[in-house]
Amino acid sequence: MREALLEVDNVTLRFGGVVALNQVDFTLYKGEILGLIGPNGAGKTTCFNAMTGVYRPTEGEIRFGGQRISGKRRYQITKMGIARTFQNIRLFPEMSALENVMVGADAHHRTGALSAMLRLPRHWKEERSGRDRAHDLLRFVGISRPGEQARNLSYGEQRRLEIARALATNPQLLCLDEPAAGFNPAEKDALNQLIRKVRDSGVTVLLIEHDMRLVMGVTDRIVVLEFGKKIAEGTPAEVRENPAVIAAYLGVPTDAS
Ligand SMILES: Nc1ncnc2c1ncn2[C@@H]1O[C@H](COP(=O)(O)OP(=O)(O)OP(=O)(O)O)[C@@H](O)[C@H]1O
Repeated sequence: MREALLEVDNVTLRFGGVVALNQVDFTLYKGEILGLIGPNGAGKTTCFNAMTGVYRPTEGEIRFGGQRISGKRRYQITKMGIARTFQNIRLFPEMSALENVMVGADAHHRTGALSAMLRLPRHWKEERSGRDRAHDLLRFVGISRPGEQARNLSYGEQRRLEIARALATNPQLLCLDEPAAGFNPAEKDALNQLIRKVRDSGVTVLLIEHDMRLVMGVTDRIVVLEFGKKIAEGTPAEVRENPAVIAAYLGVPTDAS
């Protein structure tokens, strides 16, 4: 039996007159890589934002590990075990790669600002283990210069650094929003490997991506949105053959963003 990790249950989300999500239903199972695709404006990012606490659904609810998350605050959702990256890079450019990852880990530290200021032993212990873990994560994503300022890393490294930072919160679910945007074919292949590695390390992955080769090559299942509605769901092979999906993409270059 597959175990449900995240359930999007009949979610509708309206912005004034715009129905960005229209009764969307799908389940993400533990250990899978699920693709969320659809033409521009289909509602993918809105769906991500609803899952990560940026927006509250107008109707329906989202559950994570059986617990309702709709309406929870973003930091509470991070603590529950959902991490994400963004379409546009959001690093601290002046900070080192290592520090950027340690900032992500801070979301999980037990000790607060007070114990940091008082330099309590537990703070130092957490600081040291956070640093070790950040080094491990940088190695995991393939960044070999931990002390380099984020702004001096290559574009591909910056994108991988964002993934390391998201993983630093020890998520059960990692949501990636167009991680391959601007990548060349070699970088896309490396990303494919990294996404698999993330999954193999025990983290479930939700992927929004316009690059069809990557989506078809790395996901176990795909959910397709169009104009805020789910129009298809299945394995990459099923989705590729689905007439509604073909119609939705007709005339739209598959790598358009
Ligand atoms: N904050 C907002 N206020 C008003 N309308 C919004 C808002 N965010 C999104 N929308 C609208 O909701 C619809 C879905 O947008 P969304 O960004 O979720 O699509 P998407 O599938 O992620 O598109 P893309 O592939 O271009 O990123 C669009 O019509 C968009 O204009």
